[in-house]
Amino acid sequence: MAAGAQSAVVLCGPGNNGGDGFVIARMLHARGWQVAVFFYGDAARLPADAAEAYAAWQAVGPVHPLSQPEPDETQLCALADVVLPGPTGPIGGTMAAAPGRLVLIDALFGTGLTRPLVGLDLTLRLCQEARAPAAFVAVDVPSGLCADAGRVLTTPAGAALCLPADLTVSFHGRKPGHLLAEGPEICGKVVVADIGLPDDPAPQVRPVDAPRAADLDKAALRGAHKFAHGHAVVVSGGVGQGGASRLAARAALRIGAGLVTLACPPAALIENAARLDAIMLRSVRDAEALTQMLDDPRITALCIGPGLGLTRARPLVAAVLARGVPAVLDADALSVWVDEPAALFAALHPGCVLTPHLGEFARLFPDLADLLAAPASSGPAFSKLDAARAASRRAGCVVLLKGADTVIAAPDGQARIHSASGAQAAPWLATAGAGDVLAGLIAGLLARGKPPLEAASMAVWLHAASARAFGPGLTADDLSDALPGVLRALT
Ligand SMILES: NC(=O)C1=CN([C@@H]2O[C@H](COP(=O)(O)OP(=O)(O)OC[C@H]3O[C@@H](n4cnc5c(N)ncnc54)[C@H](O)[C@@H]3O)[C@@H](O)[C@H]2O)[C@@H](O)CC1
Ligand SMILES: Nc1ncnc2c1ncn2[C@@H]1O[C@H](COP(=O)(O)OP(=O)(O)O)[C@@H](O)[C@H]1O
Repeated sequence: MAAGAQSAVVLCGPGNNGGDGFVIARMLHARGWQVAVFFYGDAARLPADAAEAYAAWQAVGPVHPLSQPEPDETQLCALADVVLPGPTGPIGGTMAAAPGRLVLIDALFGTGLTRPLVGLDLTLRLCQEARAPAAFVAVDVPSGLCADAGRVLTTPAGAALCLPADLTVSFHGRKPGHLLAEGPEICGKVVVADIGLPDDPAPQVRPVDAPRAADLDKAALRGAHKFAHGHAVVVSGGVGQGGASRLAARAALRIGAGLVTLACPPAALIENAARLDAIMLRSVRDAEALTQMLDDPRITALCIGPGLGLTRARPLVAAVLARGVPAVLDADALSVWVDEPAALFAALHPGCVLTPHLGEFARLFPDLADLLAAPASSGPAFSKLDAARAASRRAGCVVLLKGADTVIAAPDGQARIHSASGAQAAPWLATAGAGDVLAGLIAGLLARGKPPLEAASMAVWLHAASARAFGPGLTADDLSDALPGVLRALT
């Protein structure tokens, strides 16, 4: 923030988030800012650190009370005096002379939000009316938003109060709520401040990072034969249904699998042959024939589901899983188990990656989908991260739950979050077939020997980066063509 005289209104809450607000007020005041501090809480019940910060601010300036559970009219008038434009009273008058726009600092609630905001409707509405000339900065997380789930907590009547921010300054690291659900939109730009806490060398949950070029470079296996880079098999559907599996197969080859074979029913052979060159084709009549085909030790990964159709899916999925090599299960390979998800879970093994979107997820994990769909009434709210982790434990393999926010979870609790928001936004991915390409990318990386969690994380990042590289007008076919440029730009 620019040095020199400017004005800020700091809303402090009853916990340590409020404590941070008092410290911020003192620091801005020390830099010559005009600062008005409002406190929603009971000073006698502040935690120790926050009480200390409160006392230190009191030595500098007044604290304007906002009583709990609902500020009264006089208190709201005092707030209106400083946040609303126009004629000003005693507090606002002293601030009106400050140049620059008003900065409104939201230090009401952070990670300790346990229930929806009630009684603060008018307070927040007043603040929001100041929006045009004001900048909103949230401390750690905008008040009303659950820092774990990225969901606004709602009252039983369905009221959801929150103070969206232009800038959220968080501490030490991003919280899941900055990345999930409504979080990215409500937090605005997120900046993480280092507060000197030691880094956890192996955090269980973290954002998906860009893959390193060295981890994807085929030259790492110097002079290697194509089989050294793995052989992926994509199991395809019948006549007229092959587009999805061709998209997946092409992506698997582009990401560097040494060979990719599409296994399709005899009747679909001609259709696929007319559409494929670098990808090999095998005619596979049924599950028995697939089992025979897979009896080749050089096959290192499988992908089944895109365009598979439901009629012959169960025995084919069973044949894929019985082979025991790493496998991606997507689309119909998931949906076909809607009546009997336990039968699928019993057959899965740790080398598998399930890639459901929310609809497919609900077919396999209806109880978790219900929890996710229920209103978030208390904090920490049930999140997409919780859902994916619980699903992964139940399935005994990696579960990748898709969306603009994608969560990848492993049975041991490890999880990665990819948020396609802000500079990473990839809205063009909301196009038919994008998921098939993702399944193929994961299969290609599994074929190359990447472990499931890593393969899925890398694929999600590369998928979104390819969409951004191509931009508007993207169709799923374009993703594989945009991938080489993305790979070249990796460091
Ligand atoms: N390592 C850390 O944990 C650090 C935490 N810090 C700050 O501390 C915050 C967490 O502090 P706290 O745990 O005290 O939590 P908060 O300050 O977020 O709020 C907790 C208080 O609010 C009350 N409360 C919760 N929901 C309410 C609602 N809807 N209406 C009214 N009252 C409600 C709780 O009963 C409790 O008294 C972080 O977000 C961050 O701002 C920072 O000081 C940096 C270090
Ligand atoms: N708005 C969006 N922003 C970023 N990624 C998105 C968005 N919408 C969808 N995606 C991604 O696009 C893919 C769509 O997959 P899916 O729902 O299976 O569609 P399809 O079955 O048509 O391929 C997923 O990887 C998902 O995460």
